[in-house]
Amino acid sequence: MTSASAPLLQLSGISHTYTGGRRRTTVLRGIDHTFERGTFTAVVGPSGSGKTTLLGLASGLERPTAGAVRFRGRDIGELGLGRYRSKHAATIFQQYNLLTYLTAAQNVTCAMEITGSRPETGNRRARALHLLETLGLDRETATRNVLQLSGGQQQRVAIARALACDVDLLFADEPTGNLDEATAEGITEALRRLAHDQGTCVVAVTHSPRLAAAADRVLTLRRGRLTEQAAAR
Ligand SMILES: Nc1ncnc2c1ncn2[C@@H]1O[C@H](COP(=O)(O)OP(=O)(O)OP(=O)(O)O)[C@@H](O)[C@H]1O
Repeated sequence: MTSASAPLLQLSGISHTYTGGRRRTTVLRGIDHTFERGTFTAVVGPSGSGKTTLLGLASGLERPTAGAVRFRGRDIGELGLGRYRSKHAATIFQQYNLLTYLTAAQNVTCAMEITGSRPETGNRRARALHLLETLGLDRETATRNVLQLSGGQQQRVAIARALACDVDLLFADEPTGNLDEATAEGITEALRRLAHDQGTCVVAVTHSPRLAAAADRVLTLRRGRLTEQAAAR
């Protein structure tokens, strides 16, 4: 059973080591952190410091070598990583991970079906088209196969897909990395609103100082340790 009074997401003593042949790379060392609903957190740090690894563990893609990831007090391994990912946590990957045989709008509605998300008004397709439009993709673009879209457009489809799912946690890996400045601003604002207006816990890994400046909390990952710095605002 999960508990409503427990923190939404808790990382307890997380360490992670990659093993390949004789090589062992310890990336994370004893990380403790609590993420609450309605907060927008940026995770920054040098390239190779383990930000994507941390996101992968928190989003249930992988299990940590040591420690536990708890969702509302319950170890996500116990809850079931598949169930956690499909019901509670959406992820925007660096590689987008779109379904390449579907259109942009179908990618969004398909994710809504999987998570059981229902729009307050209208149907799923209308909601998908609206979301894509707010991210700058018109109807013609939204009804094209995703392979016929640019990298930046595919990224926005991945973001719309995550925004459409009514989940507690949204993890994003470099959500503004491949976008022009104006679009990046729009995405940052959409993530901020998702946290503040809808109560979603948003965690974004980024190299962008602008995205970090918009976050409520900024965590720095360096040499396997996580530290919190005062938010820019
Ligand atoms: N599957 C893997 N097997 C072995 N080593 C890995 C694996 N994935 C990542 N690493 C190593 O773990 C370290 C952390 O990688 P990670 O991708 O988490 O860093 P990052 O901070 O997200 O980097 P960037 O900012 O460049 O995206 C790196 O040294 C990387 O080479």
